[in-house]
Amino acid sequence: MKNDELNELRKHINSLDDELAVLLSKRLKIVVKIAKYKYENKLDVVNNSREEEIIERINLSLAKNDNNEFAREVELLMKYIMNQSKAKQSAYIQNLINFEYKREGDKKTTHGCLVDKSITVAFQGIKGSYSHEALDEVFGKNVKSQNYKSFRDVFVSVNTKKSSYGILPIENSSTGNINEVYDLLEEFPVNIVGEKIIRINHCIIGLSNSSIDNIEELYSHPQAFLQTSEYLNELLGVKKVPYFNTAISVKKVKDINDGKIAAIGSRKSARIYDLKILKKNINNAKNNYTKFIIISHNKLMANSIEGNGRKVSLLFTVDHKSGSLYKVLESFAINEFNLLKLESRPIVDKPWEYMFYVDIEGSLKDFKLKSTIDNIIPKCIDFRVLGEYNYDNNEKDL
Ligand SMILES: O=C(O)C(=O)C[C@]1(C(=O)O)C=C[C@@H](O)C=C1
Repeated sequence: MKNDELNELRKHINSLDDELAVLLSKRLKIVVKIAKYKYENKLDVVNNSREEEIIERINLSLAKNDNNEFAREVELLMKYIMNQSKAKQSAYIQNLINFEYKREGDKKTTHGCLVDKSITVAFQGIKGSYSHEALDEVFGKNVKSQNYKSFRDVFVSVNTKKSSYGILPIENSSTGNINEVYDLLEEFPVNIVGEKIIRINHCIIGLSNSSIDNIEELYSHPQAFLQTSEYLNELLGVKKVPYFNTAISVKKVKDINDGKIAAIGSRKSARIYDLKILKKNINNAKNNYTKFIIISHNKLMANSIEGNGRKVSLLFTVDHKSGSLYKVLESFAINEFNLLKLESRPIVDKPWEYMFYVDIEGSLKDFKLKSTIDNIIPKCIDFRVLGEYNYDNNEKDL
């Protein structure tokens, strides 16, 4: 092809693009008018049957004119155009909502009775554990706390309404997820109502007459051994004894009362059991944090727990075929939602199939997020909102 010919073709494309740009702008102008109507009549932004009708109509029209060589491409472009329409409509409606909120004045959520002696909060472990530390930070001293042996027992206590809240570790910044808690979230119909991040400073804790050089046995939770492995590698000849959790390990040292035995735990647990810190801050990572979730059987409890911003946690499964996860994530991308986390967990009894946990920054009061989710639900086999709550961040600590 000669250069002249190429220039000619490009000129033609330019003039078609000019027409398209004008037509697309005209189309969007109508889309905004429809958004106003939808807002006033409380209709959803997404109208799947109308979208199907549009695609079918265009395919028919192309076929009628014997022009379906590019039917597939045109269909994809139409879908993209409609996605942009929906994003525009959501943004437009969100603006109207924000404007109304401003006019009504700052609407404050009614706080639940977070510090009340009648409230019981369930946690795993014993006093002095990191879960108990997180509980103290969120609820203070004015609630009843109830300890349980296992994470499952905490879920059962909340699900049977024995406890109003439960607090559980879900992720550590250096060793990753606590998978058991993810799986229990799927099993029990409870809500996530808040989160708390706790800085983990592991210490070696022993009797007051002991020293780090005398230690022969070290008790702790396997996670704590993992998080301090670099320091422990230097403690040659010290036997590691995996135990229920860090605080129970510290209590064990107190009970055994032998200067050769120590535990890895928090400063707070050393204080509670009146023991000595033989070596402090032995984490591999300087910034070592654990994120705890707070669960409840009551969604409204989510208004009582403070945080730095709003987030929504979702759990879903999709068809086991090409593109099905992509289609869900695409909706978040098109509508410019920030994915804070994406996790997969195996589905029991379906080898190599997974369910997905997603955390999205935003609130379901945001029309755009609500309609994005409404749009996603039909693309999933199962779909559950695990909770909407204030998220914590550890920026203040860094
Ligand atoms: O017809 C509507 O309800 C529209 O809002 C327009 C439109 C489109 O772009 O054509 C946009 C979103 C709907 O899901 C369906 C169609």
